[in-house]
Amino acid sequence: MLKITDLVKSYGSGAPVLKNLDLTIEGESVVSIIGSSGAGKSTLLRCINRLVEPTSGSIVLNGTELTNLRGRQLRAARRKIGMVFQGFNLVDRLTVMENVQSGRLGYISTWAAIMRRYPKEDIRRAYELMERVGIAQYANTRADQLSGGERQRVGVVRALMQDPEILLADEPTASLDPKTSEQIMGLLRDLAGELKLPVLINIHNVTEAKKYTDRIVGMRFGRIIFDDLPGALDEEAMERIYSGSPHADRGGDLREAS
Ligand SMILES: Nc1ncnc2c1ncn2[C@@H]1O[C@H](COP(=O)(O)OP(=O)(O)OP(=O)(O)O)[C@@H](O)[C@H]1O
Repeated sequence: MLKITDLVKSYGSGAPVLKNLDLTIEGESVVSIIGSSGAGKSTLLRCINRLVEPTSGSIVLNGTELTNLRGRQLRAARRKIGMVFQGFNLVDRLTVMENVQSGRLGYISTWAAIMRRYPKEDIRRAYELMERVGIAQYANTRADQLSGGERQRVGVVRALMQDPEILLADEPTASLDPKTSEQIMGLLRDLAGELKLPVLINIHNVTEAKKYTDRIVGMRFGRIIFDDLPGALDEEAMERIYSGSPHADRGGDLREAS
């Protein structure tokens, strides 16, 4: 379970961009975070894995308070938080297998990693996951030779190789064409169920959020102003979340999303 309580984040001496935020995610649910540009979606995700330092408040993942961890304990906690990125964040000149195994860094010795001496069990697990997402045939192909959708599948497998307790996805489909984007969202939803993993997705595309996630959290100006089932996201709720922002920001036509 992820339990965020009274979370505040200010960058430098600026006004808070997250304002006393509370959010609890239980079980294997797939939760999307929507909201206009600048609402604080990425900041929230980054506070959870401490890429951004929270100013105050509490973030507890399965009993571990994350906000005050340092050094080795922080690295250990980060291993339990899988991250999927908009730009995939792969190492282009490395093979798919090498990229995927980088999810095990921190579990194996640096020497083994440098020598690419991956434990047998890690190789077996990598193939199992790569088969599951349809990229096993590319195990020895350089990452830069893959399509966007295939690259994101590598990103997903790398995150899963960490044996995470939660998966965070920061606009995972924003660089993909619409069809591939739907495939990746479907994959994240299915994997959440199969692996009993909670998934938190920062996403601009409201249509996809409604179609592929169990719960939608709407942010505005650093606050959560909507938190409900996708079916409850009606025109009025959309207006509250997005009023005053450019139409393009809603990631799709309002009629499509309703
Ligand atoms: N490193 C930073 N330093 C200072 N201000 C920042 C930094 N990162 C984000 N901000 C500010 O924090 C606010 C929230 O940004 P954030 O990126 O979390 O929003 P977002 O909802 O993810 O937006 P988008 O959908 O455009 O990615 C914005 O006003 C942004 O300018």
